[in-house]
Amino acid sequence: MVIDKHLFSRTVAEMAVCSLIEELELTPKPGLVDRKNTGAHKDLTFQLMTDSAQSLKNAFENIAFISFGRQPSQSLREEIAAIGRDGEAAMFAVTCGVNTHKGAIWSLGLLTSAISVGTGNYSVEEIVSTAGQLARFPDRQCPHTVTNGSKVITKYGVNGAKGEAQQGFPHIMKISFPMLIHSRSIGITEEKARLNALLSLIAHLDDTCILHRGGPEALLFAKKQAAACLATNDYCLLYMLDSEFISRNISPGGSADLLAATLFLNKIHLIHKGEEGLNEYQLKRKVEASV
Ligand SMILES: CC(C)(COP(=O)(O)OP(=O)(O)OC[C@H]1O[C@@H](n2cnc3c(N)ncnc32)[C@H](O[C@H]2O[C@H](COP(=O)(O)OP(=O)(O)OP(=O)(O)O)[C@@H](O)[C@H]2O)[C@@H]1O)[C@@H](O)C(=O)NCCC(=O)NCCS
Ligand SMILES: Nc1ncnc2[nH]cnc12
Repeated sequence: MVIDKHLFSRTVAEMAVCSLIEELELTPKPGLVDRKNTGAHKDLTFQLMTDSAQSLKNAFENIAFISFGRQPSQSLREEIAAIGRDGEAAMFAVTCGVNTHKGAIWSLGLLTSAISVGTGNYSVEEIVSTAGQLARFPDRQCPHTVTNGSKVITKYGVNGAKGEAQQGFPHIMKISFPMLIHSRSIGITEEKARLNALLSLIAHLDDTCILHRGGPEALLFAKKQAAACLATNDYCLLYMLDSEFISRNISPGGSADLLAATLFLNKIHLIHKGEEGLNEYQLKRKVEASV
């Protein structure tokens, strides 16, 4: 089977951007930008987040292209890191310096690379395992800047975005992805299934975005409230949770990124389930059908 490298890379990048837009459009999300409000963010809007997501298509396409048919290696890790940093620059240019999708570039960038390496295996387990392998190679060109994440990782000993990827995205594989599949199986709407997946992430993730804004108290509050909301199946509670998060300045940005990554992997999962030997036209058609 011959797969056109350009078409493949463009298709995978479109799926990544589409997943970011799906995360953004999901409403109501506690503390996050959605169709209804800008959550606990004074410097973000729905339009800005949309523009930010669109600005990342080139980075994802370049990552897929450069990874195509290769094996995970130190040099590939550093090549995709450089593209990831270009993606961050493109994002900051569009948002005038506001961090909208840095965590998403990291997670979706690694997953995009993992999908593209080797001969194109679309099993979700294999993809997260390869992404973890890539993330564990050192990035020797990484500038030693102090970030919100690095500060709280040092202070509270949590994993952060880097650890999550290096461990093969356990919060996706053990929490949000099974929750998405289970929620669909009980016949609730797709929107509610996605809200369940988001709540399950907020209930379990040590989100450095929450930690740096409000410390361990805010993180514990967010986890407990999300778990309680999930247990009731009362989606009206999400509006109250949104108000609570906004008044406490809580933004589960890391969970939002991992939800986008979950939706991205789900698209790959649907393709994988449907057909083992895809050619590029089948892949393209299936991607179009799944977005
Ligand atoms: C390894 C990097 C991810 C850098 O990580 P680090 O932790 O040092 O950096 P941060 O700048 O804090 O960014 C990490 C972002 O990851 C998201 N996140 C948080 N917790 C988790 C988690 N447990 N698992 C997964 N992901 C997580 C989160 O992103 C979202 O929040 C962002 C807003 O955050 P922040 O800037 O703190 O925003 P505000 O609170 O509004 O800030 P103030 O203005 O008020 O101060 C938002 O963007 C969401 O995306 C974290 O922010 C990685 O960046 C790196 O090394 N990149 C180099 C390139 C590379 O190697 N790429 C690989 C291939 S693409
Ligand atoms: N919807 C959203 N709102 C705020 N921060 C985010 N980071 C990623 N998605 C986000």
